[in-house]
Amino acid sequence: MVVHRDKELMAQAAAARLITKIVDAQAARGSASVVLTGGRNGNGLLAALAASPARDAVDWARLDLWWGDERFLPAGDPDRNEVQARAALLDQVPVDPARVHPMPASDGPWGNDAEAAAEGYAAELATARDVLNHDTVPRFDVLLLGVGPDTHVASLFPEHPALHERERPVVAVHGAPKPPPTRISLTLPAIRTAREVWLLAAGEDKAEAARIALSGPGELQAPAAGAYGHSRTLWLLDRAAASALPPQLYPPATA
Ligand SMILES: O=C(O)[C@H](O)[C@@H](O)[C@H](O)[C@H](O)COP(=O)(O)O
Repeated sequence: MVVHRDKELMAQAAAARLITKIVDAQAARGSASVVLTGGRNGNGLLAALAASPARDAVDWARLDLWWGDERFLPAGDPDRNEVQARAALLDQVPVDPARVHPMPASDGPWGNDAEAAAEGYAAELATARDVLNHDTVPRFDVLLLGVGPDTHVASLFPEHPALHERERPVVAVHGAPKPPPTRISLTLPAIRTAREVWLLAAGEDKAEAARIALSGPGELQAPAAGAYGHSRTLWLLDRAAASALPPQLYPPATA
């Protein structure tokens, strides 16, 4: 867990951290893969990355970009996470379009069939997976997740059926409490394939969610508690979001 002074600094520090992670992955393996998230914190990180002086240390042409979830809306709809990510960052850097993998739109190849669109994205992920590891999705270097005030991550909401999915990496979500109601989301097993999962929570409105998720609840009640990487899980907060954490978690004990 790392707690920053405020929302703006958290976004800037997380952007610097992500640049370093991508640069290291590209130096080690020739490419990197990152899963983007929607929402204010997720897009705030992307905007801070676009503004970073170190931005072009990233080899943008050797970066694979995926999404953790998407609002199932027509292509170009301003509420789509993809549209917001392109405005915040992707339209300003020379990514390889073939390596940017938005989740399907509701007027895309599968029309408004969210289940078929979810299967289509799962098939796209499968083409990039590491077959030697018997995974269903690539071993993402970093999977970003904004945390909702109810502790949801991606489009996995508390007590929602999608949380029980243990096989499929991508599912359609109906009746989401956060509009729009129909979404597409990675499932917890897919999220856990990532090397690192970074959870972003800034603002007073996330203090209760952070307290609940970090106090050892079940993942059905608090999906953020079920979002962990197989090498590292990092909570990135600001002081406002950390303000309700139990003393044994924050502030750090002075040495
Ligand atoms: O499609 C979405 O809405 C997001 O993917 C969602 O999971 C978001 O990350 C959280 O709701 C936090 O959003 P805020 O950062 O705006 O609070």
